[in-house]
Amino acid sequence: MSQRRFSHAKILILGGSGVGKTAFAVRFITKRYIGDYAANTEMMYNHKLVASDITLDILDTAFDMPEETSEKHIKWTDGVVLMYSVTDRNSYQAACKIKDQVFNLRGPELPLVLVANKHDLLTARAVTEDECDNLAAEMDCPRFQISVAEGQDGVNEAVEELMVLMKRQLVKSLTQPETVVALEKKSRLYSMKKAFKKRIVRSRSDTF
Ligand SMILES: Nc1nc2c(ncn2[C@@H]2O[C@H](COP(=O)(O)OP(=O)(O)OP(=O)(O)O)[C@@H](O)[C@H]2O)c(=O)[nH]1
Repeated sequence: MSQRRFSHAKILILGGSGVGKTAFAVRFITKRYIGDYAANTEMMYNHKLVASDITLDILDTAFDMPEETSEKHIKWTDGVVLMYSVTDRNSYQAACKIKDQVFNLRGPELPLVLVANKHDLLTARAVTEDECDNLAAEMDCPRFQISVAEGQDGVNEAVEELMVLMKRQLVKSLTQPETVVALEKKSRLYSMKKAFKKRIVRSRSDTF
């Protein structure tokens, strides 16, 4: 996030196969649930939040992308929605592995939210609530137990919370001494460039 105001952010949606990553992105952007999505495809959405004038790039990933692609995405992002399905144990284990990869590449500072999806199918539950809490505690992040199929509220809450964390991270990075020095240097260079341009224009008009 190379900006001084929170006006743009990049969100990455990660998770195992069929956990509802596309359904989540589509629900957030269109408020709709279609129910049938192209499997295992990567898609970038650009979405402007009119009320707050914030633009989001949302990258819905394919689960079986090569490691170098997932690394590139993790390095690119400002925040991660990590999803699993409560009906699919493998997807919980996949989320644990993805968490390790994210921490290895970006450390604990990267804003994250954990989303346990498909809560409308609790009769087929394969991951306990304690396991959800444990993973969220390991990641030190908020967790949301939602059903993308049943409604929009949980999806919005998860994205809004992630935006709060990303904004906090931006403020933190802007107040770090090295960023302050870099910004001051940039602003001094800009003033010098402006003054120099003014002098050139003045000296040209003096000649004619
Ligand atoms: N019952 C139920 N089904 C859901 C929910 N969210 C998504 N699904 C269904 O789960 C299936 C997979 O959803 P996708 O959004 O394609 O999942 P994905 O994680 O993008 O899948 P891949 O990209 O193939 O890994 C679809 O049939 C969805 O309709 C939910 O909250 N409840």
